[in-house]
Amino acid sequence: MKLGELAASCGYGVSRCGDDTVTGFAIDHRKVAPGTVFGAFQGATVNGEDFIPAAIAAGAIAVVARPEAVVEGADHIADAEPRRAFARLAAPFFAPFPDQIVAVTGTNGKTSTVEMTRQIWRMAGHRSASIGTLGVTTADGSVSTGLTTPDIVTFLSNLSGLAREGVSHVAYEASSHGLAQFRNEGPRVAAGAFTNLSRDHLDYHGTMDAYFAAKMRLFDDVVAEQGSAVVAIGDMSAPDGHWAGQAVEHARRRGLRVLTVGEQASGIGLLAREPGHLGQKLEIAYEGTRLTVMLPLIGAYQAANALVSAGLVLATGGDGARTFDALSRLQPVPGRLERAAITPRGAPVYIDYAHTPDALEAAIAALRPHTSGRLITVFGAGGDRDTGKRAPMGVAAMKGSDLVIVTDDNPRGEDPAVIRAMVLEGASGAREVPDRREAIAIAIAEAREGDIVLVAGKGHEQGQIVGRGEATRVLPFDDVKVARECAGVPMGETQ
Ligand SMILES: CC(=O)N[C@H]1[C@@H](OP(=O)(O)OP(=O)(O)OC[C@H]2O[C@@H](n3ccc(=O)[nH]c3=O)[C@H](O)[C@@H]2O)O[C@H](CO)[C@@H](O)[C@@H]1O[C@H](C)C(=O)N[C@@H](C)C(=O)N[C@H](CCC(=O)O)C(=O)O
Ligand SMILES: Nc1ncnc2c1ncn2[C@@H]1O[C@H](COP(=O)(O)OP(=O)(O)OP(=O)(O)O)[C@@H](O)[C@H]1O
Ligand SMILES: N[C@H](CCC[C@H](N)C(=O)O)C(=O)O
Ligand SMILES: [Mg+2]
Repeated sequence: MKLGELAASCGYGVSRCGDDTVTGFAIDHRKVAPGTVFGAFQGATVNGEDFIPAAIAAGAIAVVARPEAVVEGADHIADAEPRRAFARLAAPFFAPFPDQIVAVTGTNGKTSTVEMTRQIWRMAGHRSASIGTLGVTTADGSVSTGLTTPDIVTFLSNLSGLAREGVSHVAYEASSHGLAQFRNEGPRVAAGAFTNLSRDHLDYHGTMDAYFAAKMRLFDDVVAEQGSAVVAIGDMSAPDGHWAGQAVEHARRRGLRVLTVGEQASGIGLLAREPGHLGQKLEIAYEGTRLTVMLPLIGAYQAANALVSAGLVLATGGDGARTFDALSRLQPVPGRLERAAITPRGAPVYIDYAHTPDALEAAIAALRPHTSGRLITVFGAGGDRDTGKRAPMGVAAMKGSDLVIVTDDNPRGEDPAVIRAMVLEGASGAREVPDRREAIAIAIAEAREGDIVLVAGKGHEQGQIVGRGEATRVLPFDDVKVARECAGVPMGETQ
């Protein structure tokens, strides 16, 4: 593909390297090879424009950057929003993509929803994949990308690779960082979903309104014209309930077909929910019909996510009866209310990825009906992330648990003692056990029959991130494995 033709197809002119063949796209100058189009973006830590000369020296033929950036020796594709321009240019280079692509945003529930969507499609006979926190997941397993929403080059090349492998249906997680940074523009997105909004990432977005606005780029810009929006409508009187209504307004303003889902929804209505031992019975209303689904997953939050997934499948042409039937065969999502072990005294130990106040509340609420004794919660908060969520996480844990142990999550570049102190501000009366393995061991030793242990915050993660920048180390750590070891479950044995 010639640079001139590619640029012209997106409405840009080039004067210097128009006849050169584009060989690739890069946003990191260290990945530039001869024939590359380099995206020079102002970032949170450095200014990518500083690397323009080095990128050109390495063979970049064009640089996508702000009009005021200095580009000498290559074509300057100037745009006030260079990340968006870069995505538009890169998409035709990486095409073709899978036929059906859907995206999920929201503070909590993205990973669960894309994973369940992938499973439902698969049960309908489609070759499907999901992209998100768990990596790129297909029926053959997951490959990690390191971020929830990978960078635009990784994202587009992953989609292109999936299409080459014959994958026709993809559900991806659109994080607020990803949306704000145009990390997932380009391919046609047939439907988008909004799960919920509650406190997180205010270190990056500043205010809840700005955080919500970043998420709403999904409905405002990313979902294709004539596309669909699936919106989870939970308890509208809850403190965060009004965001769902606003999400519906965004979708309607854009002319998207709106499907609301949940207790107060008219699209897929959740009429009743009855927790059972290892799952729950859902009474659902859809297109005038009442159906019963036996969902093999516990917790109101998993029911909410399952219905959003069903909504996305229906919005992209899925058959109603088949889609709802598939819900009864969903496999658990790794690290989301995953039962890792049963202690020698008979108390189950659950691992969950709750790392926000709202998620902790949801995970605790999910386990409550299954506890005849005490709920023992072990958790911490991540470093170099929104500090304002730490005390509210402490409050949420204390409100719903009988015993709380505050420990370390991923300290990253921060002093873990300072992080724990901030959590403990909202959790007076909690025990403090810095070492995560020791904290899990203490909780498990403490648990009696009828109790439940919840280990929250790291879910599926396989390591503990310590340090920042060049000094970053990832120490092997898996909550599921540690819980099993502490509970004395022999390796390889299931409980
Ligand atoms: C704050 C944030 O979102 N940072 C991400 C972002 O960085 P940035 O654009 O600000 O980049 P920067 O490091 O300042 O560099 C600016 C530009 O210079 C380029 N550069 C930089 C150095 C160099 O030597 N040469 C070079 O060309 C960079 O490639 C970049 O284009 O883009 C980078 C490339 O894609 C990401 O690696 C980086 O993720 C950092 C590591 C991170 O921790 N991100 C987290 C907060 C994140 O994105 N989380 C979300 C949300 C999770 C959730 O769901 O809750 C996620 O989607 O994972
Ligand atoms: N619909 C929901 N409502 C409230 N809490 C939820 C919901 N779905 C998930 N959670 C909580 O959030 C945790 C993370 O879930 P999940 O990984 O699906 O979310 P995510 O949006 O992908 O998170 P991340 O932002 O880290 O990618 C779960 O372990 C659970 O505690
Ligand atoms: N996607 C989330 C994951 C948080 C997981 C938690 N274990 C932590 O490290 O804070 C983030 O990057 O904020
Ligand atoms: Mg996720």
